[in-house]
Amino acid sequence: SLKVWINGTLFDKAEARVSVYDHGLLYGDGVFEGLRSYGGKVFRLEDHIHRLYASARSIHLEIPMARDELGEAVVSTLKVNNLADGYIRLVVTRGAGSLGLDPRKTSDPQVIIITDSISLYPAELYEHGLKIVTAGTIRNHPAALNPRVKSLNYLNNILAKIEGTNAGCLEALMLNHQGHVAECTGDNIFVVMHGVVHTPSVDSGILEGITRQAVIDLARDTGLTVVERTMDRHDVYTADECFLTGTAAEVIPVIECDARPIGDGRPGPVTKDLHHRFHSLVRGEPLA
Ligand SMILES: Cc1ncc(COP(=O)(O)O)c(CNc2cccc(C(=O)O)c2)c1O
Repeated sequence: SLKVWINGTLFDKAEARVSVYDHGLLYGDGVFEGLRSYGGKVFRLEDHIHRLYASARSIHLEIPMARDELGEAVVSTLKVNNLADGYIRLVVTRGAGSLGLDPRKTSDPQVIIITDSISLYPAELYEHGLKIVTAGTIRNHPAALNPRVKSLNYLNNILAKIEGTNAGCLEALMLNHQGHVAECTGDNIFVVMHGVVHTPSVDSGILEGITRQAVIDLARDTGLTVVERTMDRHDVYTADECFLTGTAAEVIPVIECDARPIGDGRPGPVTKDLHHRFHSLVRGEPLA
């Protein structure tokens, strides 16, 4: 059965546990990363580890391991589980402590590496596209828990996700505190207008997605102009194409937002091309 790595020890999935006094459970006090491996190679491992340590630093949590040590633990856990194409969840909690909030009363941050498989959206939606709705729940205000911190506090995103599923959609668009477009509950958003690619800038109150950056680089490498800017729903409604990016989602077309068809209501050519290029990139295949 699958083994889970916790603070250097491998546990059977059924025996992998943390204390009920862990502040990760009690308060969502911790950080995490979601990574994928393709053909045994972890995509952008260093970038994910860098973001994990940045998120930890931001919440004043010291990860009791060196970055390269943690990277090696990820790769070895993947190998132990014989997962060539796997999804990796990397979690660091504040650790167990008193029932009060005070992190000074905790000890032993739990460093957890889960490797498994994941499929966020049904395969046919990569062919036919996803419908999304705008959630009333906005993305975290940057002066509160900054949305660039990938923390265990995902209730904000979950509330928006519930609004999406209540509306019959598998994903929901979230605005920021100024009412501009930020991202979806678990992926970044892109639109294509007259052959130009647009995506909310990092200062729009978003998670700085690693897939987002890879797709921006891919698009620019193929000669497309990519603009990172402040965006509104009008830009989504009037776009020729729209797609989402994320480690779990990869690159998935959006064909409708708030019951408005995007373009002709079908995945567009730029979206399909970037999807295929991303597929080749993560598998280390030469780009056409
Ligand atoms: C809010 C948010 N924005 C963008 C992304 C994509 O970032 P990367 O390109 O670096 O992966 C994420 C990460 N996406 C994510 C994380 C955890 C769970 C789920 C889920 O939908 O179940 C999704 C995310 O949670």
